[in-house]
Amino acid sequence: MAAPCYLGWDFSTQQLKVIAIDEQLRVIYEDNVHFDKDLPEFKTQGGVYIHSDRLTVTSPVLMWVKALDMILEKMRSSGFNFSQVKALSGAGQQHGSVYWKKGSIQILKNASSELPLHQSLKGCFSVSNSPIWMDSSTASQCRALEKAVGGAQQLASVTGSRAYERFTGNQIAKIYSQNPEVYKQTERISLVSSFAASLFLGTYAPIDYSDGSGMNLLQIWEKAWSKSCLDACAPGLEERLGCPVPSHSVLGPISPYYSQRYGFSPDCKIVAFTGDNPASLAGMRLQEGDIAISLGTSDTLFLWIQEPTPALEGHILCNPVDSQTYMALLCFKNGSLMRERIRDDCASGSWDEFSKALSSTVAGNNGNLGFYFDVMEITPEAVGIHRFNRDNEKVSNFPKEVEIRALIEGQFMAKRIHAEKLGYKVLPRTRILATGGASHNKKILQVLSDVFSAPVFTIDTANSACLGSAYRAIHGLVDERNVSLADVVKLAPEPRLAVTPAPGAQELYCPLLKRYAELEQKVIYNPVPSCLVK
Ligand SMILES: Nc1ncnc2c1ncn2[C@@H]1O[C@H](COP(=O)(O)OP(=O)(O)O)[C@@H](O)[C@H]1O
Ligand SMILES: O=C(CO)[C@@H](O)[C@H](O)COP(=O)(O)O
Repeated sequence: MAAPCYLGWDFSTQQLKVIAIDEQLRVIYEDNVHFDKDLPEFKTQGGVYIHSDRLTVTSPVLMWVKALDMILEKMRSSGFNFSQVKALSGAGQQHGSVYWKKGSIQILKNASSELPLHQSLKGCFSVSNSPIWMDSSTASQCRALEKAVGGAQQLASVTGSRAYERFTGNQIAKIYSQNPEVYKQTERISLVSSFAASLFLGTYAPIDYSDGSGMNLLQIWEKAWSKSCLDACAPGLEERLGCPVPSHSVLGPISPYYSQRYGFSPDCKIVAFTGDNPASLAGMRLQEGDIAISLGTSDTLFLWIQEPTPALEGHILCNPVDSQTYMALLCFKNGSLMRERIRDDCASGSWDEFSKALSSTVAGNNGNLGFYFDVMEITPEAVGIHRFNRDNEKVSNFPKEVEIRALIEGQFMAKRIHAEKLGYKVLPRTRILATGGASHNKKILQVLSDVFSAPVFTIDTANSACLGSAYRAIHGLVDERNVSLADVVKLAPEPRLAVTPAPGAQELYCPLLKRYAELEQKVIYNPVPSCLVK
């Protein structure tokens, strides 16, 4: 009999990725489908459509299904033995939502194994372009939700976050208010994560507590939907969402579709899918005191936290691997796509040239600082490019190399400042665990290490959400025997030291961080209050 293995999936913004691990937790297979390149018929840019209002951002739901068909075919052609898979789990970009049309559950259950799944499911979605995390078109729904529950802080105290435009409750409220007919035709609303789990399960998969915490709808302490939040967003929402479940739940066996079409064992178990950041927390085996920084399409920073205090900035999510604790998360929208834009403008589109510019400029950039927000930032709420010289004077451009260093230093100073606002302290034992596409770049990691005055570690794969999902698949099978994820991953290789701070970094960045925080106040988005508009 073939040796057992476990699959971890990640339905992220730009790609669908998969990792297989064996019982020794070694990665034995890794693959991906890149939406723009491999599925050009959907005409996405960076996996998304940015609509003409520049606020609405969606992705075609059928693209995600077609990507799954494609990656499974790739695995089959490479000789992957699906019958070895004992369990699988996965992750999805957070907050995005999928709207299943009435009657779709039957189509999902009875999909013919003769056809690729996207052909069977093409009529199943009442909203063909799913709102995703980059969307910021729901400001009015956010204000209405906060008002309905007694204010922003009250909403944060209940759900872990004040109202954020990308959070799913506000997205659902927008769909309901703009198109009540479409909402009426919808029998189920999934997150990207629970949607992906549904594809494997052959029926609607529940939302897990951790990804469910990114909706402004879940009471993070009681781990149940908040009636007042549901009612403020749309009628009949509870039945459309289903009951949330613990993130380690075994949802059932894989749908017969996969056994018949690809040769999966009918006993292969599906463990609840979760958000990509929660899955990364599992993949990076965060310890208390560590800080994780993911440099993917979005940049995120997250911590394992015992006793959270939800505030007006940042998010508290239920912890995906330990039901007693939480994770704190900060999200920065101008991550890799912003870096790519500056790479294209200042380094001829080459990461090598970009890295050389970081090497040829000095830490601290001679006092030049910059804020780079091509799109409205989440942390802090600000937009535009703002450059300041060493005398805090606004300047309209920097030489190319200075621009590159100002971007990277600025991105990491913002992370440190906002993490410290959350109460995080850099201590002598602090480890930064870096992941995501840009964590391949040592020069970028050096700046990260210098700005935080802490060593940066990486794991063998930058796809920590996939790896964490594979670990969670194993954990799901043994959790009822009270085995913790930490026990499950004991054998996995430890994160490896990638870079350490340069001598003097602490002294250099201390005053710069203070200046950056002060200048940030000047660039924060300040809409003119409507009462002052003549
Ligand atoms: N050498 C590199 N230096 C900096 N950034 C890189 C490098 N290689 C890849 N990236 C960035 O990684 C990003 C993709 O990261 P990834 O974590 O896979 O994103 P996601 O999971 O959101 O799809 C790309 O958009 C690219 O900008
Ligand atoms: O909105 C958030 C977190 O709150 C994003 O981090 C999304 O979860 C997208 O993830 P990536 O595709 O960038 O990994």
